[in-house]
Amino acid sequence: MSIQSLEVPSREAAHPGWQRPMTLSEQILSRAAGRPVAPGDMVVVAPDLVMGHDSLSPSIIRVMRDQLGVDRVFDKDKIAIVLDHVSPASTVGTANNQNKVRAFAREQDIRLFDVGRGICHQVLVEERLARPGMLIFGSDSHSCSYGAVGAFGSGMGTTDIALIWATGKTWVKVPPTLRVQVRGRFRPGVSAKDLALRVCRDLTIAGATYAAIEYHGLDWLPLEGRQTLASMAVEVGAKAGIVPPTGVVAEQLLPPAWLQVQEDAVYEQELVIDLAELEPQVARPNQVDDVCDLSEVAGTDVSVVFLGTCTNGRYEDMRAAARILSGRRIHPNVRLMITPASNLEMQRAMRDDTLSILIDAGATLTTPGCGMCMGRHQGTLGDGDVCLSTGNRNFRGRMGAPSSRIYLASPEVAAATAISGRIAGPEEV
Ligand SMILES: CC(C)[C@H](C(=O)O)[C@@H](O)C(=O)O
Ligand code: SF4
Repeated sequence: MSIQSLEVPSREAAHPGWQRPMTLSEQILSRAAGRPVAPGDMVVVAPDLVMGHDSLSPSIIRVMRDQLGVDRVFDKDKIAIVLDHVSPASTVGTANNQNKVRAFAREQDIRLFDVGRGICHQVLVEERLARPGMLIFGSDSHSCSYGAVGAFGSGMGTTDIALIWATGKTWVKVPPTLRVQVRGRFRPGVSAKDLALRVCRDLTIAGATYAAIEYHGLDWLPLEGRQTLASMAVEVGAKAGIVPPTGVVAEQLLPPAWLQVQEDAVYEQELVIDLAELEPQVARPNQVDDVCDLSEVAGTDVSVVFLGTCTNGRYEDMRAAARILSGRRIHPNVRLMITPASNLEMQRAMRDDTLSILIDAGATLTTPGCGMCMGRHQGTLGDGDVCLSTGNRNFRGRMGAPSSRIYLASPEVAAATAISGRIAGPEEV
């Protein structure tokens, strides 16, 4: 594997004489298209990285081979495959499919992250495969997560990803950009998930359809919080959700010099959120934008609390929960399931007392990966279960039985809820 081969060329090299102020996504798409682009343009682009996971890779391979008649991928170094969605496999069918994907990756010499490594969106960031300025497509709707590092990340279905694996190219309609301007800082007990849910509440599920969101005023927010925020851009219909790779993450992410926030760039819409007024937010079943202040649903009985996912399964999320659960026990009517977003995040939580606090409190720890987020293994919900999840989707039946119900909230609210057996905020336990 060669990280160098994924190096982003300079803006000048890509576009001599490029003058017009652009939003971050316009800059990234211009580079990938090889010419300056504007919203509404239909352009052919060459992505820097293409991700496939266990759920869709078997069919991507089939389409590439059987329908497109292509035997080798365009560039093995620009592809990454992660087995994370139902991993370890829970059925013979899943196991066989994963074996086919393993064999394909070996044959094509594609890097593959196997069982237990973690969720695709977390792994690509940790491996520094996803980097600022890149254009990244993945076989997963939450590929917008790569916006956390200042990349344009977007999800695509089987056929589109197969086409990229075969040719190295795809087309995209350049989205307009919607600016989310954040002011102030979080109050105690409030975190990035509350901001992400507030964005869903204000914009609604279709409010940013086919737009790129840019989040400003967050130079102080560490990478983990940016991942939480960017991962939920798709829940308001956005094509991408980008946090400028500036401020506290700049040294960590080393953005290319050509990627700059340009003050005169044109934004289609602006949403302003004042963190000083933001309370813990909760999404009610069964829509991600049915969001209310915690006080409106406090006291609702739950049977399961799930701490995990690409939105909130990292060390900082486990740490936030451990701070509240330290020396406490979960409610006897509650199962607290914890699925770290990756094995590295799990190890961070092992190095201090985070994991032992959570397990002492009564949590069940599962293999790093997607876990029960999609209801396919490791804690599938049964009829009548009510789950408070730190995930990003609460559609009917997503985590199991159609009659189960899912509330979405922050790790802080998840920990307090696990203690009280009812939806609660950290100050109530
Ligand atoms: C299985 C996969 C295609 C799906 C997605 O696209 O997002 C999943 O990750 C999800 O979160 O619903
Ligand atoms: S953790 Fe959940 S939301 Fe994230 S990629 Fe996996 S299934 Fe999708």
